[in-house]
Amino acid sequence: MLVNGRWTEDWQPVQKADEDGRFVRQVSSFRDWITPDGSAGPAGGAGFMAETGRYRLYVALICPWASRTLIARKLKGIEDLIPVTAVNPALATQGWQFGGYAGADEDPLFGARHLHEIYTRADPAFTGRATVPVLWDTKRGVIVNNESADIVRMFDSAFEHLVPSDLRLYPEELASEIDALNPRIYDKLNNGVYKAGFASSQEAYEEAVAGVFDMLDELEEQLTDDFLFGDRLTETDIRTFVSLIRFDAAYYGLFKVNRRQIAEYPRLSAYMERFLRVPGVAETVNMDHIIRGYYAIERLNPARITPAAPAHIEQLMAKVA
Ligand SMILES: N[C@@H](CCC(=O)N[C@@H](CS)C(=O)NCC(=O)O)C(=O)O
Repeated sequence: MLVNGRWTEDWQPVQKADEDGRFVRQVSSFRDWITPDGSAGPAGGAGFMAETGRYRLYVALICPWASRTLIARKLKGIEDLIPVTAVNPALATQGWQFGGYAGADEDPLFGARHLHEIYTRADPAFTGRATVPVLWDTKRGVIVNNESADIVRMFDSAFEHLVPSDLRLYPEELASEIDALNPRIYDKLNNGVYKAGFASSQEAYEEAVAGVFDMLDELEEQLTDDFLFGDRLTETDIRTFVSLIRFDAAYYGLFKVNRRQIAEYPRLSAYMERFLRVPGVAETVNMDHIIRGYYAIERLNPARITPAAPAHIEQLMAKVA
């Protein structure tokens, strides 16, 4: 991580743990918002007007949080407005690295070797982890926001006047239901799998695994329509999908969330495939980056052997390609 703008040598790809061995995820630090007219958004300052080509999105294709933003960008049809740069799948000794791997990019803006250089460009004294996603403003030379939940909402609302869309990922009528379900899915599933994988005590692991499967069981029950809230796709579907698509290929083995695979849940499997078939979504999923990236976490996989992809996942990806 960065401490006062300098990379520290004892950096570990695993984040913090509390005193009972529970994994603790860092809170995002850049929280400005792009808005249609540049006025201030729900947090941060003003001055980030929606403009074509002004902003760049840095992502890792392995990362579920970054994938949320990639999917929102596709579904809202704003790819031409916001170019993307993808880092290499594996976290290296200095964190996320650019270039040299199929499906990953060089940094086109500064020729940076590592993502942490982008952070110190924005704030030369930055202290914290250099995480993806990063939404960069080429005009002011700063990071607008590095919190995927905010970026998804911005993509949903800030560019409507430039690229009109019928799709609302966070429609007003469903806002209270979305706001009630999102944090539960985050805690038990999205972050729950990480809590299981990075637990450093048996108790923390068991607590996390129970949460993961409670949530999967609950979602399996709830999924009687095409999407979680009926026939309308929302941001909650994006948040759920990014965890489901990584589950059988990475989380099940590496994070030891191995009571069941998604393939054993009929409705969740059908839902995952349905979502994957929404135009644009399959292009955001790179199974090679997902498997390589997760299994490169040395603390969890010391020999760094990359496992084979589960056959059913390979078949699914081939079907939707
Ligand atoms: N709250 C952030 C979380 C982002 C996050 O934790 N990203 C991970 C990859 S999945 C990361 O970049 N980790 C690098 C590190 O911790 O050094 C979001 O949702 O945008």
